[in-house]
Amino acid sequence: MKQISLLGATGSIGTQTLDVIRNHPEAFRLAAFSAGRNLNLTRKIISEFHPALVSVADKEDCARLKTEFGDSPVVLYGEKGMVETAVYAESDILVNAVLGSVGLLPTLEAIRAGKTVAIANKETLVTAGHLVMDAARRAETEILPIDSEHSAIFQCLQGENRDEIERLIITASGGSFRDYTREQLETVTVKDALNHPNWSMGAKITVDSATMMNKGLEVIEAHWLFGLPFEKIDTILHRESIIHSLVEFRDSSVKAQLGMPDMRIPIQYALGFPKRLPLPDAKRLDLAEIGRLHFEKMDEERFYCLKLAYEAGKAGGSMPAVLNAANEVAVHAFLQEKISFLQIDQLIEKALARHNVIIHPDLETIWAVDRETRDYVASLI
Ligand SMILES: NC(=O)C1=CN([C@@H]2O[C@H](COP(=O)(O)OP(=O)(O)OC[C@H]3O[C@@H](n4cnc5c(N)ncnc54)[C@H](OP(=O)(O)O)[C@@H]3O)[C@@H](O)[C@H]2O)C=CC1
Ligand SMILES: CC(=O)[C@@H](O)[C@H](O)COP(=O)(O)O
Ligand SMILES: [Mn+2]
Repeated sequence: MKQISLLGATGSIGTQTLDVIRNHPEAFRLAAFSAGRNLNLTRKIISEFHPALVSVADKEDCARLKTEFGDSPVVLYGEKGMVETAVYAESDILVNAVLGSVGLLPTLEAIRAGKTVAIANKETLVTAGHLVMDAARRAETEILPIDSEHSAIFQCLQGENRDEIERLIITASGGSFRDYTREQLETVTVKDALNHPNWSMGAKITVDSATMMNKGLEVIEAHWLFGLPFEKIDTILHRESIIHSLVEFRDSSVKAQLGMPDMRIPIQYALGFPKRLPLPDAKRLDLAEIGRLHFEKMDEERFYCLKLAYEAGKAGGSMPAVLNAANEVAVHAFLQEKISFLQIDQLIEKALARHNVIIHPDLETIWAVDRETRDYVASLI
């Protein structure tokens, strides 16, 4: 039985992780979880899964839950509560499904406490992948990818030697506006952006998918998870999201992982690893029914955020933390209808242009850069 701590239990990945736990009571138990501000769903999760520890974003919500539930579970709040959830003594695995760079500190603390980390929270790896991977090496803990492309690559690499990889090929659906010109993007709305063709996900990542920043973040995520230079990480437009990514080896052989777009598959693979557990109600892949799969070269001028992400990744040091913080603030402002869709990449480009890269930034420096970037982009908005 694996005991699980889950950050971001009330979100898209969080609720699908709960589905996986619910379907396999013989294999998994929810020991502790964190939520943000969705108190009703938090109450339901407590009542169904009876965890020992829960954390919410706000002090007032914490007090409310304590009044309602008494001594069990223990209820905490804020950053400290998330860290306590991540390092909860009974837990074997941390599932990090929280949104944004707030996931960084709990991830580092969980690694230091010797937990295996199953990670969906790509902003953490983009902000400080060097610190996360270094901590994992020191503590000799595993970082297991949940992001569908990285799970695909991880699955392709089982039984392979990483020195024999020629390149990674990360697939991109193209998001909500894949057939729009830059001119057409001038007038798109939040509602349009949230209409992803293949995946049902949280609002922020759905907008990232439409700007192609999601793929940019995933390129940096892959750089850290698989230890490859950016020159060996390619992207390709693949409309159907059936091939989740590919690995080319030095003998020119290519392996791919395929499946219907269902995030429970990579979540369950990470939680069950190295075992593959059954997923009986998953829709099975029927290639004859699908008929054709499509591929197109990625246009970096059209999908400008991808270009910015490669540049930030190659610059290294503190630059990806700037990319991520600027993107988080800009996407939030777009979702609140304070800026237009095309202003997202303009704001990120400005934040990157004014930053002098700091090499080998420690955690304190990363937080200073993150805060400073957020303040700068907010001042422009
Ligand atoms: N959704 C998907 O299919 C995929 C997502 N990912 C990645 O997984 C992560 C989560 O995405 P997704 O599930 O879509 O996001 P959602 O917006 O659906 O969920 C985010 C979760 O984080 C919580 N949260 C948000 N901000 C804070 C905060 N400041 N403090 C504490 N908790 C907070 C939310 O709480 P509440 O709602 O209670 O306020 C919620 O539980 C992202 O990094 C995303 O890029 C990767 C691959 C696929
Ligand atoms: C499900 C998942 O992993 C998302 O990150 C997905 O990749 C989004 O789709 P695109 O970014 O390819 O549109
Ligand atoms: Mn992905």
